[in-house]
Amino acid sequence: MRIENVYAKIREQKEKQLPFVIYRKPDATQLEVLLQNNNTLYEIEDYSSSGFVFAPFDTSKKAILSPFAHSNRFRVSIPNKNIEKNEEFLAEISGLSDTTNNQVNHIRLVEKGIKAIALNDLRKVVLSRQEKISGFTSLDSLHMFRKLIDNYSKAFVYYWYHPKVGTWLGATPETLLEIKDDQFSTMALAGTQPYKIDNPIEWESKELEEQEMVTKFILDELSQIANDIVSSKTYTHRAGTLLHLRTDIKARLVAGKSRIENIINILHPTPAVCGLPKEKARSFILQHEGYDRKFYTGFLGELNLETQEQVASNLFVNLRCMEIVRDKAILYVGGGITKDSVPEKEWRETVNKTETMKKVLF
Ligand SMILES: C=C(O[C@@H]1C=C(C(=O)O)C=C[C@H]1O)C(=O)O
Repeated sequence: MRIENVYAKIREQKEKQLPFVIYRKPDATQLEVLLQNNNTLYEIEDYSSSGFVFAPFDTSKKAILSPFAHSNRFRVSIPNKNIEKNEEFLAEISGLSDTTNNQVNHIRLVEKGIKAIALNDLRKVVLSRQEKISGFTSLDSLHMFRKLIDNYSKAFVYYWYHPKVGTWLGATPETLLEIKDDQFSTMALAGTQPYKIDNPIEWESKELEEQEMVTKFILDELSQIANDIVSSKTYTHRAGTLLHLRTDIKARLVAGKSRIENIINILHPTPAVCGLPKEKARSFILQHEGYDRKFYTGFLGELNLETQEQVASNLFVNLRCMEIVRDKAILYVGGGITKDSVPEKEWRETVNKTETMKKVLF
């Protein structure tokens, strides 16, 4: 099937208000398509189900599943030039966001976080905000998805729709987990700086410490449920116009002990998107952020995909994402706060993170 026919099918599915997800894995050259053949909202009861999962940040809320058994699933190669230069551009540009208000509120929130870290045994808390951009005369999610594919080859890029939930798009640099039979891998990704060509990369101790906290947390927690745990050296990972610190972690799962449900409970939410200690950070976020993260910093991807050779799961953390509500784009961004955070710099970091999505919006 030609890619243009696939895109036509997606438009048809949306017109019929039927759920779907299209995605491209990091470095892959194929587009994966899942068209659900009814409009039921399936919620996950336990993680033994098989389908595409879309889970919120708040673990007290249910994750959504598009079951493979109720979907038409196929793959198509993405041509090198996914969007023709002369193709009509469908998003009319006049979007505006309320930056001043956002800045004051976010800086205030970060100051609260720094204070809580100084006064309690909270060590790290990831604080985030929404940025609403309205005033578009039209927004074409499929066109934006195609631009995401062209711009972010190393990200997990997706476009997810459910008529009873909404429309989300993203290009995330972070893997939550990859499981192939008993082989497990994940990453500790944290610390951020802008990418500048020709600038030598140097990391400050705030970022190094913040990322190490994430690595240590994952290694400690994994040691209780998996064997043969190995981690890579920490290195710089480029995500569009940003750089992060990354450590890759691999392990062997043990029958009985390492059910995927246990692993998800351990890993989600990681200190890369929540904080440490986990429960304290989570309640600080729910109490002080002042908005609902919904699916931002949740996770998404293939759950228990059975092929002839193996059973595999590929889940990603939902970062660098946005929700489309009619003619409005709602961007979600955040960053890790520690005792060494400088509120102005943390604000700037979230502004830089919005660029990933703004690049395809404007
Ligand atoms: C929370 C976000 O990103 C996370 C936080 C990072 C940080 O604090 O430096 C870096 C990468 C992600 O783990 C986001 O992109 O919104």
